[in-house]
Amino acid sequence: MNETLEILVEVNHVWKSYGKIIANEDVTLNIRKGEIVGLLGPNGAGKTTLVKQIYGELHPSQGEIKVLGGKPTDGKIKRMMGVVPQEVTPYGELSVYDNLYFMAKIKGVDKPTAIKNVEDVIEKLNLKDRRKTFARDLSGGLRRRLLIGMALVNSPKLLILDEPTTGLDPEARREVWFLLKSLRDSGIGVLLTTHYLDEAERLSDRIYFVNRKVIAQGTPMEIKRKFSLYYEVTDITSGKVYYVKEDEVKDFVSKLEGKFEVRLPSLEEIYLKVMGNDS
Ligand SMILES: Nc1ncnc2c1ncn2[C@@H]1O[C@H](COP(=O)(O)OP(=O)(O)OP(=O)(O)O)[C@@H](O)[C@H]1O
Repeated sequence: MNETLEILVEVNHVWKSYGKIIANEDVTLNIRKGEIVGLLGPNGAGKTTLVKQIYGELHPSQGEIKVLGGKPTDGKIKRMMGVVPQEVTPYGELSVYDNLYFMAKIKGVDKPTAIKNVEDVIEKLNLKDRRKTFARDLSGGLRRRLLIGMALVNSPKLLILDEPTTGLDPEARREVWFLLKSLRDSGIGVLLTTHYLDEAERLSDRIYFVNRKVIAQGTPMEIKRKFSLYYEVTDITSGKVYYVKEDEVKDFVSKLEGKFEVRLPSLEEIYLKVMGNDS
């Protein structure tokens, strides 16, 4: 089997309700090794509910979830995952090193491996200068970086992050993107939820738009192509903007004199259109 196609997570026709509230409706999705998958949707769309089922904190009401070939609630499977839930913080009264080390112990990593993994994480996440700093004294960006580090101390095959960049400044957000891409390139599968369309577009290899159910899925480009009726053609000389069907673009621009620019609508424009149609 081609390694790049190895499936880490299979969500099959999953429904999840809280009493009368249906949070997930017949959701099917997958995550492969070495890819970043973005879950996008408005507040209350069921993203957190879905990821909690994938990391074994909640059970589906119906349907099946397989993670790394087993049940996400199985301790052995959990130890192969790294999770950064929404709204968690490291232990403020512990140093960066101790937060990492104790998390490794909580995850059942043996002492020599824990010591080695913590050093690897400190190196990879560039936390060397901060190893003795109390977590409460870190900036928001570094605290988030530490949380990602804490999710990595058991060398997971799958990393799940619920809104990893919410509340961070643009520079810290970019640092997180860079880190997640390098983790992806090292072969880890990454699942993240986000509200940021630009983040999803730049970071994700594949995207699922969800609003209770899956509304659209694919690579950012596939989604754009599928839902774009028109390309935006800007005649730079005159400043005029035209909306042209895909199969007519070539003909159209051949008639323009001077410089022009052709672009698909942004993912944000598509998202608003697709989600707008759904509500
Ligand atoms: N423990 C719970 N008990 C009852 N209802 C819940 C519970 N958790 C979530 N819900 C409801 O389920 C729906 C989905 O919530 P969920 O938190 O999964 O959405 P979300 O997409 O993660 O939202 P956000 O982007 O705001 O974090 C919402 O209507 C929410 O109010």
